[in-house]
Amino acid sequence: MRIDLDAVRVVRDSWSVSATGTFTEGIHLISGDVGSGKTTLARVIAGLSPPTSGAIRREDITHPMISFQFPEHHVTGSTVSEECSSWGLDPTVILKQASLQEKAGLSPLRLSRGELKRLHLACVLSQEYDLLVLDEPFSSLDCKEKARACTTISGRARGITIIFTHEQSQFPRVDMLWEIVDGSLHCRGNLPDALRTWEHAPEIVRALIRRGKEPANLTRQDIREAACRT
Ligand SMILES: Nc1ncnc2c1ncn2[C@@H]1O[C@H](COP(=O)(O)OP(=O)(O)OP(=O)(O)O)[C@@H](O)[C@H]1O
Repeated sequence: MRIDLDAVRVVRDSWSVSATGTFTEGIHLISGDVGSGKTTLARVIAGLSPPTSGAIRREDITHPMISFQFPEHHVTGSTVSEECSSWGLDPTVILKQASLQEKAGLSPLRLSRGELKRLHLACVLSQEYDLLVLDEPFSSLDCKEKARACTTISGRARGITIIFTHEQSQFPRVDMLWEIVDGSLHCRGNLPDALRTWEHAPEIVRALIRRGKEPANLTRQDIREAACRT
């Protein structure tokens, strides 16, 4: 399984984003500022939008999925329960997982944005995909739910998972770090080495590196272990 981006470029008026690189199996984190082109690239990689120029090659990707930043863009069921079924899932299991048992009969659009995101993530993360593109999976979630989503994503054993985010507080285990800087996608490499050149590194990561306590990875446990290292 792999995806090759060969001089991919999306141009809109005076704005553009360019990307060259290869994504293989594992968890890829792509950070970038607001408006840097995360959603644009996410859609191109998932095959939803064509680039203005360049080529994308997908090898052994037969079962792709994109999770949009705004969970309402996924809604097809008229009730929360039907929404789970529309993903081919057992509503009882998903509603328990998302702590939404009491809301089974409501329209999904009557859930709060955070509740709907929780429901959406419970549906999308309970399935296997060759390629899973997650656009801002942590937006609208509170700390507890972000932690839960990170644990689930960290446990993904197969396939290519690509997370686009400007999140600064919580992360899953990451295999390969990328970032969009000045209109281009840059590969910073594998962790932990990539942390040293990561321009979007959260302050806690920068502070740990300055003190010579580089975390092994980005999970809360990795950060805690590095901080407590003597
Ligand atoms: N459909 C569109 N038509 C024209 N311009 C667009 C369209 N969608 C996005 N843009 C522009 O493209 C640029 C990149 O947008 P994009 O949504 O990819 O950024 P982003 O990094 O995902 O932002 P955010 O962090 O806010 O989600 C922005 O300047 C935006 O205004």
